[in-house]
Amino acid sequence: MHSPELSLIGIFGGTFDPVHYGHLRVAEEIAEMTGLREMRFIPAARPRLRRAPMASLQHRVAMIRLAIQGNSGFILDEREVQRDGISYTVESLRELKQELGDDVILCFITGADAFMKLAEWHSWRELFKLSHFIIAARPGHALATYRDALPRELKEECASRWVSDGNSLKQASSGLIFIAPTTLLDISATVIRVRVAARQSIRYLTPDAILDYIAANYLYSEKG
Ligand SMILES: Nc1ncnc2c1ncn2[C@@H]1O[C@H](COP(=O)(O)OP(=O)(O)OP(=O)(O)O)[C@@H](O)[C@H]1O
Ligand SMILES: O=C(O)c1ccc[n+]([C@@H]2O[C@H](COP(=O)([O-])O)[C@@H](O)[C@H]2O)c1
Repeated sequence: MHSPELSLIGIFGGTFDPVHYGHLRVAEEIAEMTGLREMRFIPAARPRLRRAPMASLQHRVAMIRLAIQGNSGFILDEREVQRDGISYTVESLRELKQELGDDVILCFITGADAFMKLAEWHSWRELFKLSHFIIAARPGHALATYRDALPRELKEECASRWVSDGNSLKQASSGLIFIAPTTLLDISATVIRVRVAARQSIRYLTPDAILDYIAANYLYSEKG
């Protein structure tokens, strides 16, 4: 019997307060490097382990929609918007696995900073039963020593999971970890919020459509 070709699906979770070129470029490079069928951006409604976002959920969602417009491989997935309560990644991955079936392999994307804290996530060991992880390079985290720098418990859990190239991700249905050597972009949502509040330029840190949206809606600054 013919077995259908397995597809890799990228899941890019984040607060996106606001979305910026750091996110978009990482998504593009990882999609190319690993041959993803699509990249789903999942904004966290109520993110854990951080302060509440500054922009409302509706604004954060609207900005993602603008940022990915015109890229048919980038998709906005609003499941955490529609769910009540804290946004747990494990719940989203359970749902996606159920909905998309066994012909797809989920790959959760995190920056090198976010993955460092994985052992603090809800039901974190279960995440490896549901998805692979793809870690994007981020300034401040040397990739050559990254594995060694992980907290002990996480390092032990990850020890047998590393793969050194994106093509290996189809060898298992979940549980592998690939460090993607993406271009280092020292852009963060924090810097964008701070610059807007100080009335400094954010041009070329995020798409023009986001720039205009932030200005039109007086986000991240005192009105007027
Ligand atoms: N410049 C970047 N390079 C690589 N990964 C990034 C970059 N910016 C964000 N990420 C990753 O994208 C995911 C979502 O990030 P998030 O929306 O919190 O953006 P952020 O810029 O880190 O925000 P903040 O400054 O508010 O903490 C996280 O896994 C984060 O590590
Ligand atoms: O499920 C958890 O416990 C959990 C804890 C911290 C972060 N996450 C997810 O990690 C992604 C990046 O989070 P953040 O805070 O860096 O924007 C986003 O999808 C969050 O929902 C998930």
